[in-house]
This record gives sequence, C-alpha cells and structure tokens, in this order.
Amino acid sequence: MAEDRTPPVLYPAMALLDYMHAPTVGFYYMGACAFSLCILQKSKPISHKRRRGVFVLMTILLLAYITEVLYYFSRSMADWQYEAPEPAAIRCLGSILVWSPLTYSVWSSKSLRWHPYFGAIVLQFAFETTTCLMGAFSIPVETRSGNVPFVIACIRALASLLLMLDGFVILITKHTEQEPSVDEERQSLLPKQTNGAAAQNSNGTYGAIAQEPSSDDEEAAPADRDKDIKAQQAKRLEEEGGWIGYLKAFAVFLPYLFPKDDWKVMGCLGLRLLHMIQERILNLLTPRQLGIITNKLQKSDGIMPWKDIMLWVLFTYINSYAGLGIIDGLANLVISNSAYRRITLLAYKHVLGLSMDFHTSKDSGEVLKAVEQASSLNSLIEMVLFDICPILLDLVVAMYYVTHLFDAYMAFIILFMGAAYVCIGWYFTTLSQPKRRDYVEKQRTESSTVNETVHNWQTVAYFNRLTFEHNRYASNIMSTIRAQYSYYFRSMGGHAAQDLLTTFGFAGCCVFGMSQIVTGRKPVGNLVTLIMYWHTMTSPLYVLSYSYRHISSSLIDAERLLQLLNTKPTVADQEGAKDIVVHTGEVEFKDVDFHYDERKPIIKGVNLKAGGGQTIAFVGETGGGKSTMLKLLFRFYDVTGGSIMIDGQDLRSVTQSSLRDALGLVPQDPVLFNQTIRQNIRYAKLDATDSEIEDACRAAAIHDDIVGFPDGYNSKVGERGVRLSGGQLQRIAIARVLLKNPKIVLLDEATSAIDSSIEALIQQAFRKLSQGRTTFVIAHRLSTIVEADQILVIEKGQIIERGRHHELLEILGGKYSELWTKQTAGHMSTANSKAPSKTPSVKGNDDNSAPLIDITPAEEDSAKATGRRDGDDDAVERRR
Ligand SMILES: Nc1ncnc2c1ncn2[C@@H]1O[C@H](COP(=O)(O)OP(=O)(O)OP(=O)(O)O)[C@@H](O)[C@H]1O
Repeated sequence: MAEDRTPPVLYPAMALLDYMHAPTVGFYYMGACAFSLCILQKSKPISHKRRRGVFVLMTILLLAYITEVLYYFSRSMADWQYEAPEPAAIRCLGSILVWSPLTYSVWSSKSLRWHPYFGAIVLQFAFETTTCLMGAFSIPVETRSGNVPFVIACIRALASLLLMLDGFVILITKHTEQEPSVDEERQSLLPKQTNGAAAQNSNGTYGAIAQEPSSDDEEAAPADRDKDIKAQQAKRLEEEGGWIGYLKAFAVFLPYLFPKDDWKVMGCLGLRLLHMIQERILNLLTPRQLGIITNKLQKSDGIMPWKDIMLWVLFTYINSYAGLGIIDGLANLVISNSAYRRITLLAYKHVLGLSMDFHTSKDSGEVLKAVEQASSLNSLIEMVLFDICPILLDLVVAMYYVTHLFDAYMAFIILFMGAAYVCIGWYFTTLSQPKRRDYVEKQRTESSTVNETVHNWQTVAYFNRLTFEHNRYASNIMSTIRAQYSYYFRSMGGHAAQDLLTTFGFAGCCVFGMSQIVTGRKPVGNLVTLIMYWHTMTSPLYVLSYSYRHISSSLIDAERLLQLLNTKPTVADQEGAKDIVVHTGEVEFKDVDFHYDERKPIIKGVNLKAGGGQTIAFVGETGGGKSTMLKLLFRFYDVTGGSIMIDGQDLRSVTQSSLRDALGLVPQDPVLFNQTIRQNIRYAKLDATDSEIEDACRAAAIHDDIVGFPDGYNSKVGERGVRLSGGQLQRIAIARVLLKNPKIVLLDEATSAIDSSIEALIQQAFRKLSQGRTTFVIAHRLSTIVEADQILVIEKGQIIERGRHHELLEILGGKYSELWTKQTAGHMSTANSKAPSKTPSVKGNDDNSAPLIDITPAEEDSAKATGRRDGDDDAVERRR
C-alpha cells in the first residue's frame, strides 16, 4: 500500500507496523505455547462446530494474505517499473508463515490450549485494525474502494474481529464436550502412557503428558520395563506443576556435572563457552571476508587484497578443527568424562548400597541401564547448551545478516525454508516412529533367538532341533530385514523431502541474489558471502529437527537415574552406629518377628540363644523361614519386632560393614566371579598370601581337586562358576569363609543330591569351619547335624521343637522324629530294594559322623506306600 499512502510522514510508522506484525504474533504464540507447556495448562476440548467456525475465519485470513501477495506479484510481473511495497509484502509473507501452522492445528486438533491462540488473535486484530485505520486515514475516500490492498486489509480486519469474538466465547465457555482427543498440541517430550498415570491424562487433564515414545534407547527397552518409569515421570510432572518444577529436580546433579571445586572441569567449561562465542562470530566473519575479497577482485585494479586474504585464511583456520576446534573437543572430552565418572560411580555405589529388598524386587536390566546411562544427563545439558541455544542465536543473526546483504525477501525465503525443513523433520520422525519401534523390536527378537539357542545348545542337541532353530532364526532375520526396509522407506522419504527443500531453497536464493546482482543493486561479493554462509545456516536445521528425539531419550534416562538415586536403602546404619565387637560370638534372638509383606508374617516371636562356639541347626519343611532367619542375622532386612543381639549388641545399633566382617556365609548355591579360583578365594581376604589361600583350601578339602585342574589355582571358573561341580563350588565357598575367619558362620546346606564321598568331604570341611565358631546351619539332611548343640525345628515361622538330636527323637509324634524317620526310612528302602552293601551309614560311621542318607522322591513314595509309622519306629530303633 506504500505507493498509495499519503502523507509520507506516516510511511515510517506504517512500515514499522508492517515489519513488526508477523514476528510479534508469531513470537507471542510460540512463547505462550512454551509457557503453557511449562505450567501444564489444560487443553480444552472444542466442539467440531466451533472449531469449524474458527478454521473458516483463519482460512479467510490466510487467503487474504495470499491474495495480497499475488496481487503484488502480478503487478510486478505486469509492470517492470512497479516495485511492490516491501514492508507490506513482508507482512503478508510473514503472516502466511505464522497463520498456516495455526490454521492447520485448529483443523487437526480436537482440543487446544486456547490461551496462546486467543492472544495471537487479539494481537492480529490490533495490528490489522491499526493498519486499516492508518490506510483509511492516508487514502482519499474516493479511491479507497479501488485500492485492492486496502480492501483486503479491511476484510482481514473484519475476519480478525470475528475471530476475536469467537475466541473470547471459546475462552469463557466451560468444558462441556469431552471429545476423545488425539492432539498434537498436547504432545510433549514425555511419552504416551498406556496405563496408570496415563489414565489420568486421557482427557487431556495434564496437557503435555501424553505422547509417543520416541528414543532409540527407549525403543530398545521392552515396553513394560519402561512403563513404570514413564508413569513416574508423568506423576512427578503433575506433582511439580509443570516442566520448570520437574526439571528443577535434576539440579541435584549439577555439582556432579559441573563441580565448582574441580578447576580443570570449570576451566574446560569456560573454554567451551568462549569457543561457542568465537564460533558464532567467525561463522559470520569468514563468509563475509570472502565476499569482501570477491568485491575487491571484481574491481580488477591489479592489486591482490593480501590483507583480506590473510584475514580470511586466519578466520578459516581458527574456526576449523585444527584451530580452536581441537581445544573445544578436548575440553568437551574432559567435561563429559568427569561427568561420566562422577555420575556413574554415584549410581553404582548407590545401587550396591541398597538393601536386599531392592535387589530382589527390581529388574536388574533396568538398574544396569540406569547406571550405564547415567551420563546421558551430561549429553542432554551439552545438547541444550552447546547445540540448540547457539543454533537459535545463529538463526536470528543469519536473518539479520541476510537482510543486510540482500533484503528482507531473501531473509524470508531462508526463514520459510528453515521452518519447513524443521517441520518436515518432525513430521517424518513422528511418522516413522512406529516403524522404527517395530524394527528395533525385531532386531531384539533376532538377537535373543541367537542368545537363547547358543545358551541352550544342549537342549537343542538333546531334541535334535538344529533345523528347526535354523529355520526360526532365518525367519527372524527376514522379519528384521523387512522391518528395516519399511522403516528406512519412511525415514528416507523425510530426508529426501528435506534435501529437496534445501536444494531448491538454495537455488531459489541464488537466483534471487543473481537477479539483484544483474540489476546492479548488489555486488557479486554478497552472493559469494551468501553461498559460503549457506552451510552455516542450514546445517543446524538438521540438529533442530531431530533434537526432539534426543531430548526425549535423555530425559527418560535422566528420570530413570533420578528415581534410582531417590530410592533409599531400607536397612541403613543408625546415626552414630558403632562397629560391632565380637568376643565369644554369642547370638540371641529375642521375640523376633518379621515379614516381607505385612499381610504375611514370616517369623513369629522367635526366641533363641546360641552360646559362643555352639552349633545351632535349623531344620523343617521348605518355606518355614529358615533362610529368612539367616538373612535377618546378616541384616539383609531389619526385624519388624523384637531384636537380634550378638554379644549383647543389637544388630540395628552397629554398622552393617562391621557386622558383615564378623559373619561368614556359605550359601546353598555359591556364585563365583568369572575369574581364577585363586582370585575368587582371595575375594574373602584381599591381602591373603598364596599359602594362606592354599591352607584354606586344604582345610576345605578342595586343594587336591584344584591342583588336579590343568591350570591349578589359575583355572578360570566360568560364568558364575559353571565349570565347577556343585560339591567343588560349596567347598570353595567354605574355603573362602575359612580364609575370612569370621567369629560367626552361617551355613546353608546344599539340597541337591551329592555323591556320598563328596558329601563326606563337605561334611569334613563344614566341621573344620564350625570349630571354635558360633555356627548356624540350615540342614536339609538331618544326618549332618546330629551333633549340633541345639536343633531348632521351624514351621511356619515358629520354633516348634528344640533340643539335641536324641532329645528330639524322644518326642514321640514330634516333627523332628517324623522328619528323621522319613529320611531313614528312605534310606532303608533304598538299601533294601537296591544293594545292601551300598549303605551310606558305613561311610558315615567311618567318618565318625552320622550316616549320609539320601532320599529320592521314589523312595519317599515307597516309604509312604509301605506305612510310615511302622517303618519310622523301626528306623528310630535302629538309630538308637
Ligand atoms: N524376598 C522375599 N520376598 C517375599 N517373600 C519371601 C522372600 N523370600 C522368602 N519369602 C517367603 O518367605 C517364606 C520363608 O522363606 P525362606 O526362604 O525363609 O524359607 P526356608 O525355610 O528357608 O525354605 P527352604 O528350606 O526351601 O529354603 C516363604 O514363604 C517365601 O516365599
């Protein structure tokens, strides 16, 4: 309209208004959306009818801008002398850029956070009406109706007024219609919930919480494993009242990421910030310098612009990796390694310090992931601080600089291209997500097939299923390949569309620049600068369009870590807890109660006293609570009632570390590290000499076995000790405890049937171990504990009988005597039905201990079938 405007005094004001129009509306909308996202403002379901009304008005607005642009364009084409008024054209182009996505979102979303829209509409109305009024003031009445831009502006002002009124009604209307919403406006960085917290959000209650998961790592984890973490994330987001509060919780990590007392890390951080500023400046100066050189060369005055060339080389060098880039790279390495070391160690230490209930209830894969990916927080901060923020700054500077080099149209072309590039990136990322997830899932199935079959090689061989497994694996590979094609087609489609855009965008900018050079309005140097600057402008767009996925993934990892670190150990040292001092090793349980789950008591009012050096045996049916008693003594759990004392000191008042030093445990299924036998035994006493280790092994009756191995003590035991037999494993476990030399020993006897000669060796080792130590034994074979000082029969968490072996046998109809009879009857049955000469009692007697009796289900059954009571009595008699 500028050509029609009078008086000219209004021109600068109108130009300013034109230039400010689209950026003001656009930035307001973006800012309001960001704010509304941060405070988790509720989205509002809008009825189809009302949405259609808004959509029609917005479309009219959009079409009016397009019409005005076409009007200027057609006039320019028709008349070469005609120059379209730049401010008005820029206002139209900018407004098209702003109102296109707004119109699209109104059309595609059933519920919206309406405040940002309403604010944008009010601003739009204010700008349009002012433009109209100024136009009306400057254009003579008789020419107003013939002035196309003015007429179009009036239509827009009217549409804006109606939009504003309608928007106001929407704003004040209560939520009456609850249409199910699949609303992209509500999408945020948090993934979609399928249950739990998600249920709260299904009607958009918490605005930003529902969304598709999208990270690689997220996808790599089984969906159900991530379910909890996402539910927690959504819950915390709601509790914190928005993103600001939510992100604040991560501030606890800042001292680990950027430790103030570590001058090296802080120095490197300073260097990186300086490099970031320097890079911004040189990104601009380098292409500009080349433009200056080109302009000087173009003058053809025979003088080499050496000074400018040197400057250009210097700028290029400084900005390259060989210049300050390498310093920045090193500084980054120092910062990320420090963050990795600190946070990973923090998580690792924390996990190892957590109580048994945590380790028995948590998915170990999830815990390992939290520890391993602890440093993802660093990459998140690095990305925001050193990638996204500078990129945004670069884009603003680029817009200004390109306007300065050419004009606002050129800046607009680039801006339009940039926005479209990022939108296409986001769109295709969302589109390809399901395919990506499917691909990752198929990959996981494929690799788990290999894992499963290689680990279960024996089963495959036993059933001769090689061909079956081969075909299964082949079909899994084919599914993975198909899924990969499917994913790549979508993802490549996105890349192709983006490349198409940048190629034509670049060509368009160059042609536009050339046209200005040809008409003599701009020097060639400006085009050279633009071409050189192009890469700097467009390469960050890629980062921007895919940053969403990385941020989402890093946030999930960070949440996982935060939740892990927020888990407190249920068994903790009391304030001022002292180290335990063990004299005789007297242990006392006083009215001990315990439950894992309060709905099911496990130990009920247990009282027992073990004098120093005594052997106490727990016997009884499976699930009675025997192992739980040992766990309580080890303080893997705290008693829920009563107390446990060692030499008069309550376990809760001493440090866990000193308690665990004073106790030694031989578990039923000992697990070893995949190291040599020597290293495994030395684990009990890190400074033990080789001869101490060998002495312990001799005492545990395993030395001869070990020296018989090809590599002796340096033999590797395999994963979890798989290369050793059950008997060898137990004796190695005994050797370890002997080396540790604790005052109190806990033995969980192996239940599996072991060869009787090995059993004798183990018994011999057990006896060595219990000498001079207070010993608690969980006995599955009663024959091994006939010499115990006290035998406690545990049933349903209570001690139902106690006494020495012969005392308990005297209780007619007692539980112990019943168990004893069962076992001896089994033995007799075996002895009778098989070979009488194989009676283990001979061995047992030789060894000066009770006979080693085994009971198999078949024997048990035969004992039952032949009438237990008679057999029991006979057996008792024989024993006596
Ligand atoms: N970590 C746990 N969480 C919940 N319940 C548990 C846990 N460990 C054991 N239990 C339950 O506690 C009860 C006692 O178990 P415990 O292992 O102490 O029995 P036990 O007498 O040692 O049995 P066994 O002789 O078979 O080893 C059982 O019902 C068991 O299911």
